[in-house]
Amino acid sequence: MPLLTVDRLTKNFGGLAAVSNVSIQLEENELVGLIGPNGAGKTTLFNLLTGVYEPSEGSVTFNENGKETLLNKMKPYAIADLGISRTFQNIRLFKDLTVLDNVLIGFNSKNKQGIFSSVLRLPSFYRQEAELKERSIELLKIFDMENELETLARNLPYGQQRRLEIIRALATQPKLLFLDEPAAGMNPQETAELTELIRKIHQEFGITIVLIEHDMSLVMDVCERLYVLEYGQLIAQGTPAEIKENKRVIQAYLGGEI
Ligand SMILES: Nc1ncnc2c1ncn2[C@@H]1O[C@H](COP(=O)(O)OP(=O)(O)OP(=O)(O)O)[C@@H](O)[C@H]1O
Repeated sequence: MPLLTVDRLTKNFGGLAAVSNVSIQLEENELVGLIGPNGAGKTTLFNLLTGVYEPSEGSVTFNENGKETLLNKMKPYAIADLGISRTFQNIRLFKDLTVLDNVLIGFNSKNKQGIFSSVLRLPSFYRQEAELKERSIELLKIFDMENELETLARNLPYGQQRRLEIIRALATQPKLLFLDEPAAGMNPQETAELTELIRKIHQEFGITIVLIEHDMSLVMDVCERLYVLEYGQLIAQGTPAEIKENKRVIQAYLGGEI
């Protein structure tokens, strides 16, 4: 059974079907792209899969080791607890906290202390704090940010802020990671670094990644499989090579090259 099964999912906003009858499946350890023209419904689909919106129709089922969970009416924090993490189109870091603290927050969200050990500051509280700090530093090292531990997030260059957001999402130890336009606003050098970052996460962490991205060279370069939305509907799916040749997709992009 796939890790995530989306079955005939629909989201209506008044008379507009922002997502209409969409069915997709995500397997373990896949790197999948979700593309489509502006307003096609990509972010709405992410919002449906992460509990920001409740579907109007259809279902979303998460399968972990044979245990199926229907996500339809679950709140974002409960979905995150299951191991589904995301980043947003606009950067959402704790900008006045350090790089290290931003990542620690990710780890803390997954390793919640009991209220007693936290409030009473029991030895177990300090032990876990020290351990999570070490793990945060290890994670930052993997992504070459160990020299920025005490830098305030707001003082990082734009590309590094985006990188930190993804690292923080990884610190929640997801099985499924949604990245919403991670290359938005990046220069070519930053985009190249991001491409390597995504590849590295895919290779080393064994998680499923879904990427919304307008930068076609990035998508075609890293994704194994693509889904294409237009006006809320799924119009194509396939490998990057197949999608490049797909007439319906080329038409959706106004006859332009993709
Ligand atoms: N909360 C909302 N209320 C009403 N309409 C919405 C809402 N969110 C999105 N829409 C509409 O749904 C459609 C799909 O929007 P969405 O942001 O999902 O597209 P997108 O593919 O992510 O676009 P982009 O690539 O420009 O980010 C658009 O017509 C948008 O105006």
